[in-house]
Amino acid sequence: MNAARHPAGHAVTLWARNAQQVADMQARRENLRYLPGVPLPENLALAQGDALQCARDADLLIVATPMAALRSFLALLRDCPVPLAWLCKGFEAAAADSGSFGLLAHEICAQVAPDLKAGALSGPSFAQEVAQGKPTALVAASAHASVRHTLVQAFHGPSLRVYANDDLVGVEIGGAVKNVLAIAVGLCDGLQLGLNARAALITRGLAEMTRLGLALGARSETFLGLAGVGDLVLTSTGDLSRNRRVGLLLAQGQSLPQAVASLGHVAEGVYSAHTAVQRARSLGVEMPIAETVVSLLEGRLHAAAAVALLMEREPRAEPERG
Ligand SMILES: NC(=O)c1ccc[n+]([C@@H]2O[C@H](COP(=O)([O-])OP(=O)(O)OC[C@H]3O[C@@H](n4cnc5c(N)ncnc54)[C@H](O)[C@@H]3O)[C@@H](O)[C@H]2O)c1
Ligand SMILES: O=P(O)(O)OC[C@H](O)CO
Repeated sequence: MNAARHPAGHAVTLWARNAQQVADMQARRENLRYLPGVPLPENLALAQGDALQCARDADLLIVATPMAALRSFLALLRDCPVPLAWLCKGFEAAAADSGSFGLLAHEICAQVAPDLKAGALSGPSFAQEVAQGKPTALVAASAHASVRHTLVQAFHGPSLRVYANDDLVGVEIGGAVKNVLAIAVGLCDGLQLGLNARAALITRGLAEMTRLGLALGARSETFLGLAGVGDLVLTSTGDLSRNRRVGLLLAQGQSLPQAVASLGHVAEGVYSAHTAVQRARSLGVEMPIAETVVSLLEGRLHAAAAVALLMEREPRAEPERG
């Protein structure tokens, strides 16, 4: 769990799994590995060891791990009686050859912690900027009004605006799919294909994201909000994005393992692209940009060929009609 400066002045404890990292943060009052250059607030408590014991003392739990760790944390925290929100944006990677789909966060929660009052805190938000107190707008998404209310009360402040949304599916699809699309836009920019191409990818990417979301029961308005177009624009165009940087590095000729290794942080789009496409296919939803990203990531397509593939598609009408 991660946190830094808090506008509303709550008592915050940051629990981390790695004892050495906690000791380093305690000694330096800085998270050198994950958030360098941001002094930790004096009143931020640091904890390690028994996560469940730590969680028992809290009024609100925030899970700030990659998707890969969410299932185990939700299982651990399943009986906690307080609201919980995850920051993860993506699909859980499905076990190879399992024949099953990777899940969104709320679907994992329904499996392993159905009684938790939970939701997502999402929207366009580079951690570095949030930690520096730069103005940011987020979305608090949950099916539970009490969770939305608690998140808004806890985080809304001078530098953070928090909008409530009960369309958790839409918010999670926005967060997961924008990471895949940002890889495509990073590639496009890395190949210097121009601003027209970038705008086209973002716009057509938004159409893909919306189609998948609607097929899964989301509302179209969500994709015109912060968790949809807002986060897509930020992640596709901001060089702080790890997903965009994967695309930029692939365009420079790096292999995927090289690109991923050089980030030092997780780029969820790399792990979510395959599932996004699998789920779209199963629903009869077309996602040509995401399909192209999967082919690239799997090494079945070279960057230049990927662009040609997208340009050679059959002409379409815009807007599309059902
Ligand atoms: N970094 C951002 O700007 C940002 C903003 C909004 C949302 N997110 C989302 O939040 C999630 C986490 O992103 P991040 O950038 O903080 O990732 P990260 O790679 O920086 O890791 C975050 C923390 O999770 C811990 N962690 C990693 N794997 C773990 C595991 N298996 N068990 C326990 N702890 C583990 C790491 O040690 C670290 O402390 C992602 O899904 C990301 O899409 C990130
Ligand atoms: O660095 P990225 O690409 O994981 O993006 C971080 C946040 O999700 C942006 O909102």
